[in-house]
Amino acid sequence: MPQIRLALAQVNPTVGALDANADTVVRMTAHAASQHAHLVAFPEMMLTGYPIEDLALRRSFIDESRATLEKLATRLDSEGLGSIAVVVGYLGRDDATADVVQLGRPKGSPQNAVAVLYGGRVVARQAKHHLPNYGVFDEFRYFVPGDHLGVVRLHGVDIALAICEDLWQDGGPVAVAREADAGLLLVINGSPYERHKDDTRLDLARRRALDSQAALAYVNMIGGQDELVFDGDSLVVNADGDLLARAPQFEEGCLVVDLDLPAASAPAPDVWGVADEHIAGFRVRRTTLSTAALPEYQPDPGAIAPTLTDHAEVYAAVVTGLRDYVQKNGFTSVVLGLSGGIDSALTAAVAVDALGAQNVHGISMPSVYSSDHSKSDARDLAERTGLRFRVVPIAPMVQCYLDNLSLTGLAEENLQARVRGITLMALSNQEGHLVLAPGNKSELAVGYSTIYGDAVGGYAPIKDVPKTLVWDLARWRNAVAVERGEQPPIPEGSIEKPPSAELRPGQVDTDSLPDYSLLDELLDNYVEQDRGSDELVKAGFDPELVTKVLRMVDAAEYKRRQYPPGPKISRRNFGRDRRLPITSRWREHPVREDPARDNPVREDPVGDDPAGGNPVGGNPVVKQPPGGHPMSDDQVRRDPANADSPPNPPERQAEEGPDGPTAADDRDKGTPPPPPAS
Ligand SMILES: Nc1ncnc2c1ncn2[C@@H]1O[C@H](COP(=O)(O)OP(=O)(O)OC[C@H]2O[C@@H]([n+]3cccc(C(=O)O)c3)[C@H](O)[C@@H]2O)[C@@H](O)[C@H]1O
Ligand SMILES: Nc1ncnc2c1ncn2[C@@H]1O[C@H](COP(=O)(O)OP(=O)(O)OP(=O)(O)O)[C@@H](O)[C@H]1O
Ligand SMILES: NC(=O)CC[C@H](N)C(=O)O
Repeated sequence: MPQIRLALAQVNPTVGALDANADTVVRMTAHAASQHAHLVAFPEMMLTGYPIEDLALRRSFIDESRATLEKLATRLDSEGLGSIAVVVGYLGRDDATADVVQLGRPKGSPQNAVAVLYGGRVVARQAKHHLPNYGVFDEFRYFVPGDHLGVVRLHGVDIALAICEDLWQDGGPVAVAREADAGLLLVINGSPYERHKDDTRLDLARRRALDSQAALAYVNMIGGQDELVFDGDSLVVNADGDLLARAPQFEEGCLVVDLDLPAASAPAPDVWGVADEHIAGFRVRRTTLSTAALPEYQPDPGAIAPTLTDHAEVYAAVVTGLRDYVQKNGFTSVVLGLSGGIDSALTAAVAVDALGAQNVHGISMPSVYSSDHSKSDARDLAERTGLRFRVVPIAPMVQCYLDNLSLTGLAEENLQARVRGITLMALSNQEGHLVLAPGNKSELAVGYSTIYGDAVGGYAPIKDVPKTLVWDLARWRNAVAVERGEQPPIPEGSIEKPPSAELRPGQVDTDSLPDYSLLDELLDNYVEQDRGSDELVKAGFDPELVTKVLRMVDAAEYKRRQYPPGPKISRRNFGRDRRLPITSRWREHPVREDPARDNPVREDPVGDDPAGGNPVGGNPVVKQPPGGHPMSDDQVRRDPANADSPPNPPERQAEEGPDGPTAADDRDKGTPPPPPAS
C-alpha cells in the first residue's frame, strides 16, 4: 500500500494576526518538510484565528484572509516548500453562490473554509458544511454552509477533507467519504477544551473512521482566545479505529505519522485537474495533485502521548487561558489581591506558572477585620512562589470614605472590597499590570462577591472552577511540587481554613451559603444541567435550599454579566455557554402571590413602597426573612435613603501586626476611632 507521511501542526494562532499566523504556517511547514512529511495540516481558521466572532462580517477582513491565503501559497513555493501539500483553514467567501441570496445573507457571505496549497497554488477549497450553533458557537450568525466534499489525490491516495463540526454531525461531507473511496479523512478543528472532551473526541474519531472505512486524522489548535481554551489533542486512527498517534494536550508541536493507505481507485481527473460528481445527492469535487505512489520507505511509527489526568488538564487549561490572554493582549504582568484565602492563592499559583513569578504582583490589603492568618498566609504564599509582594493597608482609605459618607452594614462591608478594587485598578493604571479577579464558579453562581469590589479585573482565571474543585486543584498543584522535589506553592493554612470574606468580624461563607460540596452539587444540577426546581426536589435536594439557591443564582445574573472573562473548563460556562436574560420574571422557584414582590432584588420592600423601595433595582433593604434576599439571611441592611431603617454598625476589632495599621495607629494619625461594637 502507498505510504504517506502526515504532519499535524498543533499550533496556536492569534485572532486577527493574519501575517503572524501565516508565518507560523511557513515555519511549521518547513519543520514538517525537514521530517520528510508529504502533507501538513493546520487547524480550522488557522489564518484568522478562531473564533473570530463579528470580524467574520467585515468585508475587509474576509478580503485580507483570502489575500493572505494566496500570498501564502506563493511564499511556500518560493521558500522551497511547494512540494509538500499544506492544508489550512481560513475565512473565505461564498463566491459560488455570489448572486444567490442564501439563508437571507447577501452575496459573497463569509465561509469557514479549508484550502489545499501545493506547487505555489491554492489547488482546492471547501467550506464547512455543518455550522455549530449551540453552546459557545454561533456559526449560523456568520457563515453560509459549504455544499461539497473535497477529495484530493496526493501520491496516489485519495484524501477527503472536513472541518470540525462536519465530524460531529451525521450527514454532509463525512457521510459520503466512504462512497467517495477516500483512504484518509483529514479533519481540521477549532475544538475548545472542556472537561472529559478528549474521551469524546477519540470515540468520535474511531466511530467515523469505521463508518468511512478510512483512516482519520484530526488536527486541533492550542491556546487561549478570550473565554475559550484549545487543548490540541490532535490524533490519528486507522480505518479499524485503532489509535496510531496522539499529540500531548496544550503543547505546540507537529505530530508526524506514517500511514499505509489504500491506492486510490476511483475515476479522477488528470494531474492539476478538477472534476465534480454527485454521490448520494452530495457533490464531491476531486482534485488530482499526483497519481504515482511514493517509493517505499521505512515507516516511522507515530507516538501516542498519554492524556492528562482530570486535574492536570483543568490546571493546564487555566494556565494556558491566562497566559494567552495576557500575552495576546499585550500585557506582561498581572496584579491581584492576596487575602490568604484559597481562591487568591490558587489564582496566584496559576499566574506564577503561566507568567513567571517576576511578572505576578500580589498585594495584601489588610483592613480592620483582617485576621492575622490572612496576612501571614498571603506572605507565606509570596515567599513560596517568589511572586512580587507588597502590603497596602486599606484601613485609612476605608476610614476616609466613612468620614465622608455615612455608610453602615452591607454598604460598609462592601466598601472594603471596593477600596481593594480601586487600589488594584490604580496599580494597574500606574504600573501596567492586568488585574486578576479571583472569583470561582460557585461564588459567581450565587453572586457572592462585591460588584466593583473584588469582582473588578481584566481576566478571571478560575471563574469556571467550582469551589470544591478549587481545593482539589490546590492540593493537586502542591502534590505535583512535592513529586518534583519543589516547595508546594500554596500554604496549607489557605487550603484548610474555612472560607471567609472577612468583611465583618467572624464572617464565614457558610453564614450565607450552604456547605460548598452541597452547593456545588446543586449548582451542577441547576446551572450545567438546567434542571428545574421540581426536578431538583425530586432528585432529593431540600426544597428550601433549592428555593434559596435558585433565587440567588437568578438574582446574580447582572453581576455575572459584568464579571471579567475567564477560561471555560466546564460543559457550560457562564458567558458564551449559558446566556440568560438579566431582566426576567421567570422563576424556577415558587412565585409569590404579588409578582411585583417576587423579583429577588426587590422582594423585601421598604415601608409601603410596592416597588421595593429601591426603584433602580439596587440593594434590597432591611429585614431579610429566611430564604430572603440573596446572601442576606444573616444580615440586616439599612437603606441609606431611609432614615428610619436602623443602622447596623459592624463590630470592629483592633488589629495588630506589621502589615496593617491598628486601631491605635488610626488614632495616632488623627483619624477618628472606629465606631464602638454594637
Ligand atoms: N438587576 C440589577 N442590575 C444591575 N445592578 C444591580 C441589580 N441588582 C442590584 N444591582 C446593584 O448591585 C448592588 C448590590 O451588589 P453588591 O454591591 O455586590 O452587594 P451584595 O450582592 O448585596 O453583597 C455582596 C455579598 O457578597 C459577599 N462577598 C463580598 C466580597 C467578597 C466575598 C467573597 O467571599 O468572595 C463575598 C458579601 O459578604 C455580601 O454578602 C446594588 O446596590 C445595585 O447597585
Ligand atoms: N486582606 C486582603 N488583602 C488583599 N486582597 C484581599 C483581601 N481580602 C480580600 N481580598 C481580595 O478579594 C478577593 C475576595 O476575597 P474574600 O476573602 O472576600 O473571599 P474568597 O472568595 O474566599 O477569596 P479567597 O479565598 O481568596 O480569600 C480575594 O480573593 C482577594 O483577591
Ligand atoms: N469549531 C467547531 O466546529 C467545533 C464544534 C465541535 N462540536 C467541537 O466542539 O469540537
